[in-house]
Amino acid sequence: MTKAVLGIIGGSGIYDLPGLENARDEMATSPWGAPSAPLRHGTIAGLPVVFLTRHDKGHRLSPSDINYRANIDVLKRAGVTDLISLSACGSFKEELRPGTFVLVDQFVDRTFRRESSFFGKGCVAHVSMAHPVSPRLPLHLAAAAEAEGIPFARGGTYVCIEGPQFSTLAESLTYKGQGYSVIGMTNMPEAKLAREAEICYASVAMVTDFDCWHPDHDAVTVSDIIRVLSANAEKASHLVARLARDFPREHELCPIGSDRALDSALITAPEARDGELLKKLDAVAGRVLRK
Ligand SMILES: CSC[C@H]1O[C@H](OP(=O)(O)O)[C@H](O)[C@@H]1O
Ligand SMILES: Nc1ncnc2[nH]cnc12
Repeated sequence: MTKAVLGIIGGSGIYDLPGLENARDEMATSPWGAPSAPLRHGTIAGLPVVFLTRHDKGHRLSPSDINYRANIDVLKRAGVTDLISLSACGSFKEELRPGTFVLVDQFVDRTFRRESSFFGKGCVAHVSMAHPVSPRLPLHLAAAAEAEGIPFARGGTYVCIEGPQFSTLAESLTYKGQGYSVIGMTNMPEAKLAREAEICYASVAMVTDFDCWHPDHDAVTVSDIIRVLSANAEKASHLVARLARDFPREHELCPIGSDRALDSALITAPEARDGELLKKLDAVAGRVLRK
């Protein structure tokens, strides 16, 4: 049995986690570089919770400048078993209005200038991303949203663009035409790296705008988004409090094996492995490398 440790990554507008008890900050270090911010450790109703603000206080980091590998690595070192992303997003569907929390279950990765794997030369691994979200987490999130009276939608596809610019009208119409639900700039490669680190991952995509495809809404601006963000952040803190209160204290084995993703992913022969890379992989892949 493994004790559950809930990780929360706060996105735009979420720079702290109100309700975290016995909170203390730790400037965690990683062989992958500097994480976005200190980790904030605490408890909610007795459950250990670790919070990381993705863009740092003051929104210092743009989506392309976030060190996603360091963030996931320090959360793994902190013992996080289950990780929830709280993210602002634009919507491609009339019914997913600003204020709606979309419990996305698929991602499309359109980023192109980010490190997207812990593995590489000297230790190659291929994990499955067919089902990027660990299915138990959205069930817990849905129950918490229902209990808190937060409007939410089950399932949806989040397309992750490089940014920092918002999309052109042609891009926005293309994504909408593809049937995607929401758009953001941060959930990839975060979800891929969480999978490589065997951390169960889910994302709450909190709608702030209709991007630029909607005939009745102007092209999105940061000031429009900020107006919706603070209400979303307030609801997100209630969601997390309820989620943590009702969260299982023992980590539930993931039915699709997200927490054992490396069992059949490593392909580099032991004699061909690079010692320096193996050292950096001590937290992420220690479970399988120490075998
Ligand atoms: C301030 S709007 C654009 C910004 O917000 C989202 O970030 P996050 O996912 O961290 O909430 C989006 O991905 C962009 O980075
Ligand atoms: N329309 C949008 N496009 C990309 N990222 C976003 N974050 C919030 N709204 C967004």
